[in-house]
Amino acid sequence: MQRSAWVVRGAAATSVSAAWCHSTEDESVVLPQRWRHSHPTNGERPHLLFGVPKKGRMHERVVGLLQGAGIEYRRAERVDIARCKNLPLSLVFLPAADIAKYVGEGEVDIGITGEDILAESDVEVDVLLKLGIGKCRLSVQAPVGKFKSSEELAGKRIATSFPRLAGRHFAALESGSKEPTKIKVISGSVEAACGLGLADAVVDLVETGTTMKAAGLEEVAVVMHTQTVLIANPHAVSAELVETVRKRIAGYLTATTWVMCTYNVHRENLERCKTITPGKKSPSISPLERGDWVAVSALVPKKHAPAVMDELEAAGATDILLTGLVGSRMGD
Ligand SMILES: Nc1ncnc2c1ncn2[C@@H]1O[C@H](COP(=O)(O)OP(=O)(O)OP(=O)(O)O)[C@@H](O)[C@H]1O
Ligand SMILES: O=P(O)(O)OC[C@H]1O[C@H](OP(=O)(O)OP(=O)(O)O)[C@H](O)[C@@H]1O
Repeated sequence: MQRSAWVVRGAAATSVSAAWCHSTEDESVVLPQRWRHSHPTNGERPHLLFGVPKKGRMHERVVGLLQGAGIEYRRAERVDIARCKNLPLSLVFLPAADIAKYVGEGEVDIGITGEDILAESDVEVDVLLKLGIGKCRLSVQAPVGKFKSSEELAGKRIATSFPRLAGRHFAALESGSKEPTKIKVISGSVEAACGLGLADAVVDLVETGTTMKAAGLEEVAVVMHTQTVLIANPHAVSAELVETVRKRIAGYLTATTWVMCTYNVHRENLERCKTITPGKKSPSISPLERGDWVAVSALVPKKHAPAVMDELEAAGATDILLTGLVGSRMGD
């Protein structure tokens, strides 16, 4: 795979492999160039490069996810690459906004980033898993009471960190007679642009809406909903290793978002209870040595578990138990 030199959002990102080769002698630091050019066919083991957000809101949650998935590493202070202790891979700590590009261009094999960033980067990658974190939406926001729709804003001045997505959104709304929409690229505090007179509206992320409201803005339209995803380059050095990582993370997500629910129920109430606990695929049912009674076990989403217990009880189930899952591989 050829290495390229390109500039990433203003940061000097010369050839990644070359830059890493000048990093410290610490034993936790892999020299990627050596690993990079190794390939299963030349007798060396493949070594995966895994891009993870180096700071910001994504970083902490992703570190927790990696720990839960049993991806162990030790990161030396101020070093942006750490070799995994128990898998042939190295974590590369990169700005969240650049990870899609690195994966798309094959500088790293897999990565964790937002769907918003992926869409903005316009790269070809495989989306392996939705991680259920970092959920928010990319929205058109304008000063309260000024504009009712994106159509009214087409042709006006828009500030955003997502020029490609914003440009596409408004281009689709520009009629022949209107001027093209003027997209101004801003890297942070985008919501201040209207107050400063730089823009008529902004396209920015909204989670709770607190920032938007504090800036005197309101949501005019949603460009896209987004969450954090695990992505891979279609030509990653080892499809098998990519699958190992995917399975580990999927297992951790299952273990943290689902609980096992078991209960006993008379056969006459079974159908109703099965609709309450359909499981991930289907519930397991085994006969009890007690007339027409059966024991049922099914996975239920953790956040719905208390309501499920109430409903099961009302439907005639007894001995209802919830069990947390420590680790799991459930054919996700
Ligand atoms: N409330 C939110 N605001 C912005 N991004 C969010 C929010 N919630 C989740 N995200 C996701 O996190 C991504 C940004 O990640 P993060 O904040 O870690 O990166 P960053 O912007 O480079 O960090 P920093 O906070 O240092 O600017 C977004 O692209 C989006 O996918
Ligand atoms: O709806 P909310 O919960 O208020 O979250 C949305 C805000 O969070 C992000 O900004 P961030 O904190 O990353 O700072 P930034 O403006 O420098 O990007 C985003 O750009 C919004 O401004």
